[in-house]
This record gives sequence, C-alpha cells and structure tokens, in this order.
Amino acid sequence: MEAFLARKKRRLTPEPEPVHDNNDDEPTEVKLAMLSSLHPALEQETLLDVLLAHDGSVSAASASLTSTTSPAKKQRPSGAMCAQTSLKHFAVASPNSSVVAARSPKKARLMSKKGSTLHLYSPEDIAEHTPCTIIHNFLPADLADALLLELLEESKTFEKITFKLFDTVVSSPHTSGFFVGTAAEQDSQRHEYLYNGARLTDVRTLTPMLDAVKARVRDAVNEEIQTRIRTRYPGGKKLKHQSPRPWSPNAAFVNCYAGPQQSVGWHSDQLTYLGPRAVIGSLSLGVAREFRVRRVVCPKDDGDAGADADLGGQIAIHLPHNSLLIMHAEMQEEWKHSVAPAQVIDPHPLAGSKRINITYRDYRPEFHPRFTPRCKCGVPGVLRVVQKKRENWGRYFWMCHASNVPGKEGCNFFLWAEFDEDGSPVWERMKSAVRSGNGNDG
Ligand SMILES: O=C(O)CCC(=O)C(=O)O
Ligand SMILES: [Fe+2]
Repeated sequence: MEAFLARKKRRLTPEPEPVHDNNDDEPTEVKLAMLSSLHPALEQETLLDVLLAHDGSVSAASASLTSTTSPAKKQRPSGAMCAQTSLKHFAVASPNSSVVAARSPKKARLMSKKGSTLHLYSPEDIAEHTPCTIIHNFLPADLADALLLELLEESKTFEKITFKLFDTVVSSPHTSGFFVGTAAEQDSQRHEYLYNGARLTDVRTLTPMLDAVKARVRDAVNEEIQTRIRTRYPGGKKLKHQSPRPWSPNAAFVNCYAGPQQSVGWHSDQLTYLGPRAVIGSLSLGVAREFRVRRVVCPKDDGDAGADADLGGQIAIHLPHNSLLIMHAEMQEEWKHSVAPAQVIDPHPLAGSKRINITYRDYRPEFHPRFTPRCKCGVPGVLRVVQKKRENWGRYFWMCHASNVPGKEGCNFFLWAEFDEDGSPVWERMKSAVRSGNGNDG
C-alpha cells in the first residue's frame, strides 16, 4: 500500500529473441518461438494455429507458411472463441529470475509482450506464469459475506494515505486501514514504526472475524508455500533469504476501492518490516477487479538505469469475491503489482461497486525498527532492493526514509544489507561495512 503512483515511462530496448534447436521434445511455446523467428511478420496466434494444424511439427508448419500466398496477412482461426485466446501468444525467454520451474527446466517462460495484457483466470495458469497462487472460494460463503459486510462498515472511516513525493504531497487513489493483533502491537505501531517516513495514527486491532480468518489464511498460505517450494523452486529448496519458519501473519492492511476508478499504482510492497523474500496473503471481497503483475527486468547496462524495466507486458490476474491470492517469496523483489482503474465492473450484491482487499502480513521481530539501522535523521531506515541497475542487481540496502516525511528533507544514508541464508539480518557484518567505509557508496 506504500506506493501507488504510476512510474515514469522509460525508453524500451527490445530483447533479442531466444534461439532454440529444432527438437520435437520442445514444449509448444518453444516451437512457437522457433516458428516466430522463421516468420517474424506473422502473428503468434496465426503461427500457433498453423503449428497445431501440423501436429506440432515446426518444419511442416514452416513449409506450409512459406508456400502461403500472402504470409503477412493475419489469418484468424475459425471458431477460436474464448476469453483467453492462447497463453502461447506470450512466449518469450526470461533470463533474470531466481526461480525456474523445477519440473520443466527446458520450458520457456511465458510472459506477456510489451504493451499487451495476458489475462489469467485459472489457478493452474496463475501458478505457472506468475509468482502467485490463488485459491477461489476460499472461505465458507457465509463467512466471506459477513467479513465483507463488517469491513464495508469499518472502511467508512478509512482514509487515503498521504505522503511526500519529491516536493508534492500526494494521496492514494483508494482508502486503507491497518489492523494488528494486540493493544501492545497497536501502541508499538503508532510510536515506533514508520510508513513512508511518517507515523500511522489510525492503527486498529483485528476484529474477531479478521482474527479468525487470519488463522485460516495462515494455514492455507503455509501449505501453498510448501507446494511452491516442492514444485517450482530450484532443487525443491526454499529460496536464499527466504525464512524457513512457518509464515505467521500478525497484521493486516485492509484496502477499500470505493468504485471502478479507485486503484493502486505499480509498486512492490515494502520489505522493511517483513524482511527479504516476504510472503503475503491477500484476500479479495466484493467487486472482482484485475490485479496486474509485471516482471522487473534487469537493465542491460548501467548507463541507462531502469531502461528495460518496462520491457514485457503485464499479466492480469482476476480476483473474484472470496479469492485468496498468495504472493510468494519471489514476488516483491522481482515483480511489481498494481490494481488498475476499471472501465466496467459487475456490481456485487452486497458491496455494490466496492472492493475490499485484506493483505495479511508477517512482521518479523528481528526487523522491528528498534533493531534496524538509523540514518543521520535519527529515524529507522527503509529496506530496498536494487531493481534499476545491472550492477548489484537484486542486492538489498538500507536507506533514509525521512525524505518522504512532509516538510522534512532526507539524508544520503546508504548501507548494504546483509542477511543470512534464512533472511535474518547479520548486523555485525553491516556494522563492519560502516566502519570500513563501505556503507555509504549509494
Ligand atoms: O488490492 C490489492 O489486491 C492489492 C493491494 C496492495 O498491493 C497493497 O496493499 O500493497
Ligand atoms: Fe502491494
């Protein structure tokens, strides 16, 4: 919820097409990429149809295309009628992810093309092509409806979040409320934690229903994490810096989107209090909206920081009422997400045009601001990851957050973050970096 502004458009540099050998064992999307490299003027949909018509033989498909009289003309398939024409339309290789499909290492990653949106509905497609998994009809229907009604009532007193962006104070295009488990946590959140460099004044305690649902979300998320590790991560092992401990949510941000125009801009969630490789459980209630995800692409050279960050298109995950989306450990560092304004919505019988979203989060005790590095402004720093420069790509660092406080200037504090294999901070190594002068090179 901390970042909701659309980023500036940057120059895009096309990525070279992957080169593959002709091999009958290749999955369809790889064959499609081969065919595409042989017939670059033809649409992927057309190529797919021809490929299927030739039983997956690239050479036969290619020969038939070569003999076609007007190859550049798009040939629409007859009877291709569905909401999602084909996932194969989006096949490109993606070189810079820490995660590969464990079961099918040769499989090309599907990614939406620049400027296009790939719409995903089924849990299988979402698990395969995004860093998320989804569980539809997560709660018993009555409980989901009751929780929705309770939060619609709560949301009447939610506020837009405001923060300072450069010299302008901006406010989020939706409202939010923050809930924690106990009165002690409420007090600590009000007086010790910072969000966008500012204190939260409105911190509430979890309602009994939010608390009961938290336990269900916790169990489901832990199961999904294990499945993800087993089936998709290299060697069936958790990611480096991912916590091996069970995910244990102790806070919930609740967002209310009061109509189709309310939204949240492209962002990654702040890792400052969650630590690296954080997992988030996100429950949607009310009107169905599109949750968009986009991979952060490593720029080709540092001379043009972030130049390729917009390369590739976006994937829209449809979030109906009562669906639980799990953002897995690879999400925040390597992907960005947003909820775009909607052109049209289907009104929900209880919520009208409103959508409620609950993100359950696990605030790790070792990332309490009492322990994290403080800058010259005297406030705890913010934890970020290098996403815009090829050099040090994916490395974590602490920096000053005070520049986001309205009316306050920040300092140039910068410190590389050091974590052990399980993502716990290694403060000693960070302190020695400061002593040796390596902590302030940002
Ligand atoms: O509304 C959603 O589904 C996502 C909200 C979100 O990204 C956030 O609160 O950080
Ligand atoms: Fe988010």
